[in-house]
Amino acid sequence: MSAELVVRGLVRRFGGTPVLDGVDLAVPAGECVALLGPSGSGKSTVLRLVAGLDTPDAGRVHAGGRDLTGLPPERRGTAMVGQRPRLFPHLSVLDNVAFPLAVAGRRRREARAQAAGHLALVGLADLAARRPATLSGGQEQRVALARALAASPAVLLLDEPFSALDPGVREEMHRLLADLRAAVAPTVLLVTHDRQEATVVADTVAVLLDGRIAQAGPAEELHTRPATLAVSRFLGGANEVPGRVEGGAHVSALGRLALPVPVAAGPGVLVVRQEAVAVTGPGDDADATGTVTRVTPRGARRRVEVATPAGPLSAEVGPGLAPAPGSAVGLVLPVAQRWVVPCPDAQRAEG
Ligand SMILES: Nc1ncnc2c1ncn2[C@@H]1O[C@H](COP(=O)(O)OP(=O)(O)OP(=O)(O)O)[C@@H](O)[C@H]1O
Repeated sequence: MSAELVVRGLVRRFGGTPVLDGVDLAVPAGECVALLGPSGSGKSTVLRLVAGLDTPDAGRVHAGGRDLTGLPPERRGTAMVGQRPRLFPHLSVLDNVAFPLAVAGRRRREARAQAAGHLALVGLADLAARRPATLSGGQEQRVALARALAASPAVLLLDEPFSALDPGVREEMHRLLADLRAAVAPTVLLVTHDRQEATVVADTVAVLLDGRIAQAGPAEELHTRPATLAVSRFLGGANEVPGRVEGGAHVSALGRLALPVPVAAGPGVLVVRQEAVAVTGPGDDADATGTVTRVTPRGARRRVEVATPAGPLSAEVGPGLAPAPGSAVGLVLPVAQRWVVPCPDAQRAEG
């Protein structure tokens, strides 16, 4: 039932201002892409345009090779689950899930039998006779997911479906989504502003910034090899060392740091994820030395901020490993984790 979703050159203006300014996006059949972006970046607008709930000013939407642009929502083969489950309160859980099947013309008995199968998929077979008002928030979202899947959509659109749930329930829903993907392999476009969720749930993360997809790829690649400083910053990257690339090394106030891959010569900002930086004594094998200015908790870990000749740099260390503020320390920037963001970003950063 799943189909490849392809979005090309999507433009949407509100009051003359472009919110989407040429969005290109592809979700291969059976895969999950998380659309990640700051609040107001237009993530929900992309989903509404794919679902046919809004009309683009330019651009096209295809699913399974079929041009959906201009088709009404009910003829697109998409199903959407939003932040709120929007179940029918007067119908049982089973009849809520059977609803799209009944609308598609299935006989009542057949629709209910199929709906029971979908309820089992989301682990709620026992609650078929209940009314939505008696369910927890997590259970309601499970029913909403079952109802969306019952429609056999070519593309499943998820608009922050777990953002209203407690963290523990949200993690359960992430596991459920993984199970559903293994069982029925729908094509999923998931909108989220939660970096962790995007990383855990999706095959590919697409970052929407300034009306365009700034970068799309596996989450680890985006974190460690950002295409621009904007992507690096949006994904929480804390370390930026302005300088130049010369003869296979990055040259800055830290000196010459060898690079793991060839990079074209010219101005460039060295980025290294704080999670990859190690804190040592201020000895010879440190890539940077400085003074600890601040230590802040990050869950069980600690963020250590260090003033260096190249500006502030951060490391994240495990419990009990953080030095005290005021200590002189060394920082190791592992060679394999060094990445240079090229021009024009670098020129802007230097200027
Ligand atoms: N129908 C509309 N009329 C006018 N402006 C709109 C309309 N729909 C969305 N916008 C504006 O477009 C921008 C993007 O909205 P959208 O809801 O797509 O963003 P988002 O990335 O999903 O945000 P959030 O993460 O906060 O939900 C916002 O500035 C919003 O106010």
